[in-house]
Amino acid sequence: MSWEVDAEHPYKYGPGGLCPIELGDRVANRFIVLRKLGYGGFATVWLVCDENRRHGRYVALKVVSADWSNDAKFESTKVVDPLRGYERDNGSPGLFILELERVFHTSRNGRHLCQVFPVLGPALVSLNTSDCRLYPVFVRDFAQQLARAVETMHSLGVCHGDLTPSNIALRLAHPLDSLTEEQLDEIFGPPEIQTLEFFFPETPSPAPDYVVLSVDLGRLPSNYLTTRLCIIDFDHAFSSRNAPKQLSHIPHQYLAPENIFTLTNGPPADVWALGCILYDLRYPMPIFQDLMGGCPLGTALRICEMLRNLPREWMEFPFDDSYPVHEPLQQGIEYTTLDDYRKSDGFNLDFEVGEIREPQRPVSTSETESGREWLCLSIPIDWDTTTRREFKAQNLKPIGKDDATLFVDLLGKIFDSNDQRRITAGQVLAHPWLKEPSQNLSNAGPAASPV
Ligand SMILES: Nc1ncnc2c1ncn2[C@@H]1O[C@H](COP(=O)(O)OP(=O)(O)OP(=O)(O)O)[C@@H](O)[C@H]1O
Repeated sequence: MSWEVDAEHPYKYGPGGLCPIELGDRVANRFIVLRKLGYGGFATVWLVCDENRRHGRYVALKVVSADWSNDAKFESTKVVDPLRGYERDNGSPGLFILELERVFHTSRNGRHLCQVFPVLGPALVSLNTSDCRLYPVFVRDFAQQLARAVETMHSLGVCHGDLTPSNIALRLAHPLDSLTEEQLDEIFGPPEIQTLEFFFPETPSPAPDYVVLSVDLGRLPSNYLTTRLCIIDFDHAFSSRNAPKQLSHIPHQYLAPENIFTLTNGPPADVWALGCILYDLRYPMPIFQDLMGGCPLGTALRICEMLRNLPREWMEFPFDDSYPVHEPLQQGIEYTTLDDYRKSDGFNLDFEVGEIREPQRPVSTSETESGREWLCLSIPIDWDTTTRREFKAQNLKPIGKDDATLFVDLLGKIFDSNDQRRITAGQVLAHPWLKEPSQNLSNAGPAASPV
């Protein structure tokens, strides 16, 4: 059965899978579930009211799939100790959001790790989409903050391993604790749900009766939001000295080529993902989004079409079922290679960057506007499905020539297929495109001043 709802796939519920949670439930005898904040491949994240008020009235509770809750990765938080130390020694700048506490909750699907986090603002993924475009006034500042955060993380010997726009969020100017639940309802509107009766006719079902759609944190009044970014979700982080040799967990569009072809992980792969995110901040579709429905082969093909000159052994590397084969080849299986698929359809970085169109920020801002109005322009989109990457949108200005030239230069240095030659996060930070004086954010809106 197809699933087009922006929520976790129902089949993630089952023995060992996600924890069935409904609005109003009490989790771990303590947390009352108010709203959904998000979901990922391994967890659902909820806005909950903590009856113990240990970290304030409202916190974010990440409830992990039962099978993953026993995984050694989740059991150890040692890898991120250097980040915890950095936060502690620098007056909690809030660059890296680490769990405040962990508890366990048992459901009919198993025993779930529940991680407590402070509530944050919207994730970057929701700010630059096909129908809402981030004002460029924020883009370079976000890019600088991100490059600095990644440089700091790498200097502390930690690799994130899953850097995507879903794992970068805006921080809140102040906690939501002074808001009543009724006020939260007014801000977010009625909860949106999707019933699951067709998926789970059996009783008792391993799933809740319905899945909940995530609230749009951009609906918070703009004075709750800051333009300060933080990195979240260190579940796949590892020490640079002990990088795992395996296909990364990162969504396929963000896979670095050396990971696909040699299973190499490390700081350069984070920098590759950083480059993808910088492009995501300016265009509503990932630069290496493939047309094969999201698979390593599709990403490799896009990389190959865009960058050319991949090493010959990569062009001949065997894929089975769209995944790279790193084990000995077996007889009787027909493997495919990039050489089999490759067609020269003229994509390159110049072309892709030339497609960028950005909205102009209105001069005046009202006190009552939502965070989303403050940060992004909503645009009516008329998709031209024949050319896939072409948008017909009003009020958007093409990227300037000098901007494009510098941006292509930066992306070219990040998207070097040779990970040893690829620039570091520190070099990204020093690149002229990021060095350009950032526009004066103090004029950008009510919440932009440091808190
Ligand atoms: N503290 C928070 N405050 C507000 N929203 C949050 C918070 N933590 C997570 N979210 C939202 O929930 C989403 C999923 O969270 P997270 O990335 O931690 O889950 P995951 O299952 O580990 O995902 P992944 O598939 O990346 O491993 C985030 O993209 C974000 O939108």
